[in-house]
Amino acid sequence: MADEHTHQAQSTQAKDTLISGVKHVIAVSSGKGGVGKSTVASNLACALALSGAKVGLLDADLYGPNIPMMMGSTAGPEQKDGKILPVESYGVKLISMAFLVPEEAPLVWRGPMVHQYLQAFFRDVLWGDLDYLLIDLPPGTGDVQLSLSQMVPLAGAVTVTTPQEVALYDVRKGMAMFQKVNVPLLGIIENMSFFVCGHCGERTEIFSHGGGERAAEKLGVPFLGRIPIDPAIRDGGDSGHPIVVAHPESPQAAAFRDIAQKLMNRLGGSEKEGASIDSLLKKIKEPFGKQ
Ligand SMILES: Nc1ncnc2c1ncn2[C@@H]1O[C@H](COP(=O)(O)OP(=O)(O)OP(=O)(O)O)[C@@H](O)[C@H]1O
Repeated sequence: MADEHTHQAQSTQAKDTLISGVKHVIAVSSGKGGVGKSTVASNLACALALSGAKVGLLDADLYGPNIPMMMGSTAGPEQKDGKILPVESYGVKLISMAFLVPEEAPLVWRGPMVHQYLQAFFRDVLWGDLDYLLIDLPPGTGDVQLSLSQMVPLAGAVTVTTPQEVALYDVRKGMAMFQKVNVPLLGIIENMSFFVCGHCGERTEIFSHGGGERAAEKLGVPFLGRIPIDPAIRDGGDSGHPIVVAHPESPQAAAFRDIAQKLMNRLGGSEKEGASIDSLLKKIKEPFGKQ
């Protein structure tokens, strides 16, 4: 028993020191692939950065790392004193497996390798002081999720889902896994909730209606908000200009900002609430103008 306590204390201490300058580590998860987890992670990271927070985004989707493309940063990171300097894009510090392996290389990792790479992402990257470090996970429940929960103290996990039943089934499994490893559930984000026709304005619920909110109610976790399915969001991901920075005045960008604000409120962040669109536009032009 004493051994167990000693082991627990040691592992908690190791967890705390691995990224000591980071206030809140947030896992962005999904039960299913393709529901828009990386899109949400990159837009939330930008929204948090725009609110004045110091933000990092770790692309831990080792099997399909898309964050550099979505954040418009394909040039790899530089090194300093044997450590890796994260790449900066739209005020967000980024690291991804995509920076470290050739583009065409197959990404096949065994469990122990996953653990080692993840550890290197924390131990060997100069993250510096951050208010939030968002971690874009691979879909589902696997080695990365498990390793991560053992490696760093997570402020919690958000789960991205589409509203239909088949996606929600996997949400429940994913959330149960986080509960099992004592990671707080910060809430559910419903993506691709509805489509508004750009010509006639008609709203179509392509993937059904309200499933994310119902799942949140059932699981007793906060429902953080819904994001429409919209070509501008897809385009932002493909072109490396997340909609939050490309079209900050759009309702889609406002939806992401609203979710970011809810997360900050939940975690006790001190960033300024409800910055005006004008000040956001100015910010985007100034520090990120060179992107
Ligand atoms: N709200 C949205 N409206 C339009 N397109 C979207 C939206 N969200 C995501 N997409 C698009 O859907 C595709 C999948 O998104 P994304 O890569 O973010 O999903 P994912 O859940 O991270 O996938 P995976 O983890 O399986 O790689 C991308 O082409 C992205 O641009």
